[in-house]
Amino acid sequence: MNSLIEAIDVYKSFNGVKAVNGVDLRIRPGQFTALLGPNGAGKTTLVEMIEGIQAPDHGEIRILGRPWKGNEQYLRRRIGLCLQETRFMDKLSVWETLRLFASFFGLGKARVKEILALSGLAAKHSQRVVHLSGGQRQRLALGISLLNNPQVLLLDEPTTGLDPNARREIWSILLDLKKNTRTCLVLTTHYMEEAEKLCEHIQIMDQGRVLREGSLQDLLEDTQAEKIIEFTIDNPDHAGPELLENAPFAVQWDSVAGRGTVAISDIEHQLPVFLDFLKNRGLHLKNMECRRKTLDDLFTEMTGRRLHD
Ligand SMILES: Nc1ncnc2c1ncn2[C@@H]1O[C@H](COP(=O)(O)OP(=O)(O)OP(=O)(O)O)[C@@H](O)[C@H]1O
Repeated sequence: MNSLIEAIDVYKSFNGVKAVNGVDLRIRPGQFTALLGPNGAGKTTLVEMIEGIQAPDHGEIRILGRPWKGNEQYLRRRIGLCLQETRFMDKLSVWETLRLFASFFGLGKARVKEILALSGLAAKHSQRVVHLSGGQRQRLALGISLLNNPQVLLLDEPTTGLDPNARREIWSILLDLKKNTRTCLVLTTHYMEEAEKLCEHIQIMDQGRVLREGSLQDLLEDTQAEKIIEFTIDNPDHAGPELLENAPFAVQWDSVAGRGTVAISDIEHQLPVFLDFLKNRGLHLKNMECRRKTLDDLFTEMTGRRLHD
């Protein structure tokens, strides 16, 4: 079997809102894929159709080569889910919670111990779930989704709202999984860094469609510009729409933040031209930083909006 997950020309609308508007997705064993996009892009709706929670209006979903219809029990035993927020029974301890979920799959204490170790919760095994931190709760949810050694793992924004340390702990569990198993993963995220760290394949979504897809390298090399110059100016009130219209390169100017970015591919020759342009307009450069291009920049180029607005 080539693909563990196949979504073929899938559509889903809610009261006229086209949440998913003709999307294809194919994921091979061992492949980690990120669905990256802003709020309302359609990521959750797509993942819920893959999870079998929603049915597409049109198109086909196949998991492990089978449609959900008629294969519910077979597929539930082989996939792992971690939704945006997992509800636990607060009075149960971590150990009791894992034992409960393990019993659904007929698994015993040995697997629960493995999951405690893998999710870094061994020291917390007797703690009530209500007293766990946000990061620990999320690691417990991830541990539960891995109990049945799933062939397909689906994570909906697994690290939203977590602090950077807690986020890195989740990443470390997922990177170990990637190293040691053939589980394939689809995760939705707003965080470019998360997509970049974990996933070799990225689909950028907006308004129900896939705008671009490929490896991070493919996506960023797809456009000619290699570097992003971020700049602020001393007299930002002078930087009106003409900065965008007549600049020698594509300038994105954020008048609220008083900050601009420009993408250039040949620093040696193009940077002096840009600096001359600012000077000729009477704009005084205050600060300037050169950095590599990110998926956020690519998204802005494609849509005129930022991923995090
Ligand atoms: N059950 C529903 N009823 C009505 N509209 C819905 C429903 N689910 C999703 N939508 C709409 O479909 C669009 C896509 O939503 P979806 O939650 O899939 O986006 P998302 O990319 O996951 O966003 P977020 O990152 O905020 O979770 C949005 O306009 C949303 O309001």
